[in-house]
Order: sequence, then C-alpha cells, then structure tokens
Amino acid sequence: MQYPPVDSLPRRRHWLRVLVITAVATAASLALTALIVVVAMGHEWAPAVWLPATLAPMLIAPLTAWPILSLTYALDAAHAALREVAGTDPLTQLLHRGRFTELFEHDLAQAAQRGTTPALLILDLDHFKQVNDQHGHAAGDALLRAVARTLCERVRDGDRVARWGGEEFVVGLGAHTGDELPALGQRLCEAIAAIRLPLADGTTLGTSASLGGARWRGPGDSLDALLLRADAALYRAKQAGRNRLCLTDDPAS
Ligand SMILES: Nc1nc2c(ncn2[C@@H]2O[C@H](COP(=O)(O)OP(=O)(O)OP(=O)(O)O)[C@@H](O)[C@H]2O)c(=O)[nH]1
Repeated sequence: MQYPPVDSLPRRRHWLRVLVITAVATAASLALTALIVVVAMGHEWAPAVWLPATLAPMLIAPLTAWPILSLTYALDAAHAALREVAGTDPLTQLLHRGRFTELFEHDLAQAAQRGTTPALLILDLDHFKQVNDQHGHAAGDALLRAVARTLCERVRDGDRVARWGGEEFVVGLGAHTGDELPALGQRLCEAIAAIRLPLADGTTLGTSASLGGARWRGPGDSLDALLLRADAALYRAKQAGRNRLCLTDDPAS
C-alpha cells in the first residue's frame, strides 16, 4: 500500500543494469576470443579453435549476464519487500511514522505541480488507557486494528494513513484540496465513535477520538510545522471535551 513515488526508480535502474552487465559480458567475451586467436595463431591446431573462439562471445555473454541479472533482480525484490515490512506497523498494517514522513514529504513537494493543497489530521483515541485497564491489552489491540480499518476505508486513494505511536494516528491528505479537511475530519470522528467491537462476553466495545487538523500553507511550510499546528489543534480538541475535530485555521472550533 502507498508506495507510488518510488515505483519507477528500480525499473529504470534495472534496465540500466541490464545494459551495463550485457556490455561488460560482451566486452569480456570478445577479449577472450581475441586472446584465443592470438595464442592459436601459427599453430597447426589453430583451425580447430576458430569456431569455438567465434562462438564464445555469443555463449559467454548470456551465460554470465543472465545469472548476475537474476541475482540482482532477486536482491532488488528482497530489498523492496524489506522496505515495505520496515515501513509498516505490524499491529495495524498502517504506515510507520518514518515511511509516512518520507511519502508525505514527497506529496508536499509535488503539491504545486498537482494543484493540490495537502492537509494533515492527527487523531488520538480518548481515554484509551481505560480500555486496556477494563478489557485487557488484547481488546485494546483489536480496537486499534478496527480504528485503522475504519480510517483506511474512508480516505481516498493517494491519502496516507499512519500509526504515529500508541493510540495516535496521522492521516495525510495528499490528493485533496484543503477545503475538504473539515468534512473528512468530521466523517472520521463520527466513524470512529460508531465502532462497536464485539467482545467474547457478548457485549461490544467502542471508543472515540479527538482530532486536530491543519492545512499546508505552501512551499516553505515544512511537514514538522504542519504537524505542530495539527498537534496544537488536537490539544484544543482534548481540552474542549474530546470526541471532536479542531482545526488550526479555525480559532472558534
Ligand atoms: N492495547 C494496546 N495499548 C496501547 C498500545 N500502545 C499504547 N497503548 C496504551 O495506550 C494508552 C494511552 O494512554 P494515555 O496516553 O494515558 O491516553 P488516554 O488514556 O487515551 O487519555 P487521553 O489521550 O487523554 O484521552 C496507554 O495505556 C498505553 O499502554 C498498543 O499497541 N496496544
């Protein structure tokens, strides 16, 4: 999930590598042919080696290039898989903070070109400690997974959802215009409050979240600054009684 900006790089690198390895293998096999010809010249057995010496470049180039290419391709695939695992939170399968930062900074850099005004939401579940204390850590984990699912189901393709740590989540609206922030934030707040997780004893477990949102102000506005503004708005949402959305640009909220 959520890896578009880097997709084209390995493919381009792969074809460059194909060209370089094939060229090196061909040059090496031609040099071998020349060596065989020089050594054989003047000997009566020379005619016997002309044919293999001529065929050698055609055989050696693919025979050496192919295993090297297969190996480097497999290493690339393993590297991409490791990157994905390292960038994913194992409990919720959302992006980790580091991978989110990398991807959303790319969204900010592309915003002017795409004509978007990215925005960011920070969500913190309310009184989550009580969930763990009353229902156990496993129920808390299940609730975190349900919140992650709820967020992913309601954002658009191109938005980024990350587990920021503990019971805190971040949604990066990379493909939106800033105008959509209040409506989406409100929808997420309501969707989280509507979660009802069935428990073994037949009851259900719910939660709510406080959300802080901020819009990107354009080139020169860093992700750190955006996060700070969203965090300040989140703090106001907690102070105002939780289970609500506050935006930095809206002092009345
Ligand atoms: N089950 C579970 N709990 C976690 C995980 N990570 C953090 N927590 C718990 O989340 C709780 C966070 O508690 P607090 O920081 O006090 O926040 P809160 O109880 O949600 O209170 P407010 O944020 O003020 O509404 C702690 O009890 C942590 O143990 C996790 O991966 N799984």
